[in-house]
Amino acid sequence: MIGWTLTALLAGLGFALYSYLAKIFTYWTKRKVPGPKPTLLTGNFGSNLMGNKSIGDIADQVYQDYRDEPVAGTFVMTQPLLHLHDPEIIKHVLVKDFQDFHGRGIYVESERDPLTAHLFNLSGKRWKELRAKIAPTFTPAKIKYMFETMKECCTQLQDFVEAKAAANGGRYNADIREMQARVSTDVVSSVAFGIQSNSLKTPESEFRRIGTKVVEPTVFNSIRLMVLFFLREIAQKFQFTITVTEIETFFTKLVAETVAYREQNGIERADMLQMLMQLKNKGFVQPREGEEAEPVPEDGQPGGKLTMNEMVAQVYIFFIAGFDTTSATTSLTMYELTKNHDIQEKVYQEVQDVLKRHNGEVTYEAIMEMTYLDKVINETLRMYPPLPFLNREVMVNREIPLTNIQVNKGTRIIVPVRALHHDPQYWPEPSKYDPERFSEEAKASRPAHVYLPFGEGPRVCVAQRLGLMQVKVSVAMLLSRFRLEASEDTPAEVEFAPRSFVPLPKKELKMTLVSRQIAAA
Ligand code: HEM
Repeated sequence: MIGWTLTALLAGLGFALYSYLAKIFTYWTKRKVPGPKPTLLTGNFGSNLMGNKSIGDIADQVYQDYRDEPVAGTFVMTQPLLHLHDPEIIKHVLVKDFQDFHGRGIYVESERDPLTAHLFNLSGKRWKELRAKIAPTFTPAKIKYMFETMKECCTQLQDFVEAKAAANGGRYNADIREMQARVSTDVVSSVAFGIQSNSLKTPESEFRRIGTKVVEPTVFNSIRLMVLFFLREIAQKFQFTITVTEIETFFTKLVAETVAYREQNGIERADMLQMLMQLKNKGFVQPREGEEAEPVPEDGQPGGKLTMNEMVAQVYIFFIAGFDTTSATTSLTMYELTKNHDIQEKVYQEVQDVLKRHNGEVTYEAIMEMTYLDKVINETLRMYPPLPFLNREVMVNREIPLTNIQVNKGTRIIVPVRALHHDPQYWPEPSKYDPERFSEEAKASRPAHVYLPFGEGPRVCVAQRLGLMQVKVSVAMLLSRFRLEASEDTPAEVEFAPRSFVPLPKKELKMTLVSRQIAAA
C-alpha cells in the first residue's frame, strides 16, 4: 500500500515538474521566435554543463542553424536567452536603445562576494557611476604614460628569447601561448599595481599561479561561469559565493598591502592602482599635466568615493580582463604569422621602416604609425575574438527593436560575436587570414556591427586602447628581433579547449623564434 502511495506521489510530482517546465519552455514559441528544442532540465546548454562545449560554441551552433533568422531563442536551464543575428537589431540593442538593454544580467553580491562587484558585472546606476569614474584611467595620455612599463616588459621578453636562442644556435622552440600569458601577467601586474611579478622568468610566480587558476578550463570554472552569467536568480536564492576564497584573499591582501605601503611612504606611481587610489580618496581621477579634465557631470561627481572592497573588485577585473585577452591575441597573431610568411615579412618591413624614422626607438608614436600591424591585429581579433559573445539584459518589458517580439524585463540577450566574425556573407573565405579585410575600402563595404571584438556602445571595452597597444608593442618588438617559423610540432589548425572562455589552445602552441641577429652573424 505504502509502495503504491509513494509511486503515485512521485508520479504526481514528476508530472507537475514536467508541466511546469513545459510551460516555461513555451516562452519563445509563444512569441514565434525560432530556436532549437530545449531538454527538460538543462535547456539548450546541457553540453556546456557537461563540459563538452563552451557557451561560445553553443552560440556559434545556434547562429549556423538559424543564420537567416534575425533572432533565435534558447534556454539556459529554464532561463530564456535571445540570440541576436541581424546587425541592425544588434546596433539598436548595443547603441541606439542602450538604456533599455544596458545590464549584463550577471550575478553581483557586493557584501557576501565582493569581487563580483566590478565594472564588467554591474548594471544600472552603480555601473553608470563607476564607468564614468574609471573611463579616465584609460585616456590616450594615461596609456602613453603606461607605455614605458609595457615596453620594459617586452624588452625583458626580447632578452629572454635571445638568451634561449643563443644557447641553441639562434633558434628557440617555444610554447608561445604560455610564454605570452607569462609576459601579459608581467605587463598587467606592472601596469595595474606597479609590481614586478617576474612570471616570464619564474613560471611558478604567485601571479601566474593565480592567473592560471582563474581561467583554467575546469568543469568547476565552466559551471561557475554559467551561473555567473545566466543563472543569477539561482545563485541569489541559494546564496552562492562564486569567487574562489584563495583568489579573493590574494587580491584583497595585495591591494590592502600595496595601498598601505604607498600611503605610508607617500609613493605615487603612474599605474592603475594609483588612479583607483585617487577614486578611493578623492572620488575622481586626477588629470595628468597637459591633459584636459573629464567634464564633471551637472550633479557633481556621482557615487562618491570608492570603498576598499570596490577598489579590490576593479583591480581583479583589470587583472583577469587584461592578461588573458591580450596574451591570446598576441600568441594567435604570432601563430598566424608563422603560417603566412608574406604577411610576416610585410609587418617586419613596416616595423623596420617606422623604427628607422624614430631613430630605432620603440615609442608610443612609432607604434601608432604602424598601420599594417593594426590591420594584422584586427584580423586576429576577427578570427579569434577573445570574448566569443557579448551579453546584455533587457531592463524593462518591451519589444525587441525592429521586431514585434515582446520580451519581459530580465530576459538575457547574447550577441554571437565569433559566429558573426566567421559569416561568409560578411567575410568571404572566413578561414583565410587576410589583414586586407581592414583596408578602408573593405571596411566601408560591410555593415557596421558585424565586427565586435571589443563590443560596442557605452559598454564597449573600457581599456580597448590599452589592450591594443599591449598586443602591438609585443608583436612589433618580437618581430624586430626574431623571425617566426613553424616547427614540426606547430599545429596546422589550433584546437581550443572546449571549456575555456577565451580561446585557449587544447595543447601547447609551439613555434620557433629565430634570432635575426645570430642568423645575420
Ligand atoms: C585584446 C584585448 C581585449 C579585448 C579583445 C577585450 C574585449 C572586451 C569585450 C568584448 C568587452 C565587453 C564589451 C561589451 O559588452 O560591449 C570588454 C569589457 C571590458 N574590458 Fe576588455 N578587452 C581587452 C583588454 C582589456 C584590458 C587590458 C582591460 C583592463 C586592464 C579590460 C577591461 C575591461 C573591462 C573593465 C570591461 C567592462 C566594461 C563595462 O562593462 O563597462 N579589457 N572587453
